[in-house]
Amino acid sequence: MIKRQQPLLLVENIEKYYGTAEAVTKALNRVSFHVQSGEYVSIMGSSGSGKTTLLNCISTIDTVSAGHVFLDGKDITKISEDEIAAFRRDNLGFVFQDFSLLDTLTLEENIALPLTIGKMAPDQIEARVKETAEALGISGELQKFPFQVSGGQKQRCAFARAVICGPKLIMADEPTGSLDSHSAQMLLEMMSRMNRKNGATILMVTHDPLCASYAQRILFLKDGKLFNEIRKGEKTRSVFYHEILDVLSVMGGERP
Ligand SMILES: Nc1ncnc2c1ncn2[C@@H]1O[C@H](COP(=O)(O)OP(=O)(O)OP(=O)(O)O)[C@@H](O)[C@H]1O
Repeated sequence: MIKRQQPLLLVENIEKYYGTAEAVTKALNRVSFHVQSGEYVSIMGSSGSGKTTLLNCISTIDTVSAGHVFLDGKDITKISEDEIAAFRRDNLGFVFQDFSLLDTLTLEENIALPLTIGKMAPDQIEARVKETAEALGISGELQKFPFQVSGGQKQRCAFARAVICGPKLIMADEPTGSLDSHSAQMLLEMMSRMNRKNGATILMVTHDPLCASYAQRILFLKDGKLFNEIRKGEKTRSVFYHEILDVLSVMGGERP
């Protein structure tokens, strides 16, 4: 008998309501899907469709109104307040549109932060930061502060910090939203490489079809519900990109 691999992430019928009984917003309405270890999945949908709410519920930043989210078999909707910080640190890597770097630390110190907090030995930290920075093409910028580097370099630094502990799941919310097209492309290529070569599992929210075309699978949200799902398979990125545009036009969503 073939043993099925347990998904790394299992989202089961989650619901999220905001507001009161008189004026309730159903931000997520019975959303279910799973992500296998090593997958690169993008979540798309128009503004207000529930993308960020979904990411926040999976990352324990927000709580669900109903349903369950399992990461590596652990029901994270049941994690106590006391455990949440350690859970996030040990399992998740975050990349946000606004980079979220600490301005008073150099890029090297920003990248090293999760390891410093985890009390790794300084020589090991140095070696790990060097290796990660090299993979992301920012070795030459390590002694600079965030205000001294470009937006693309800041975001690659943020990505380096997100992956340095080898998290089970990397969550990116509009990671290219503040970048010019060249910097966006560089970041996306590096994320793809991390996925292919290092087996990083990535869940990326975006409303940009070009950005989404780098993923292997796309989940489309509409009005808080899963509307459709497409896979890249053996298609070229260009063919996949046009397929994404077709789904968006059927959904009546945003066009680039
Ligand atoms: N804290 C909140 N209180 C009340 N309603 C909220 C809150 N956060 C989100 N919502 C509502 O939930 C719905 C989903 O919002 P969400 O931010 O998840 O959408 P999104 O797809 O990420 O949108 P965008 O692309 O514009 O960021 C929207 O109708 C939004 O107005």
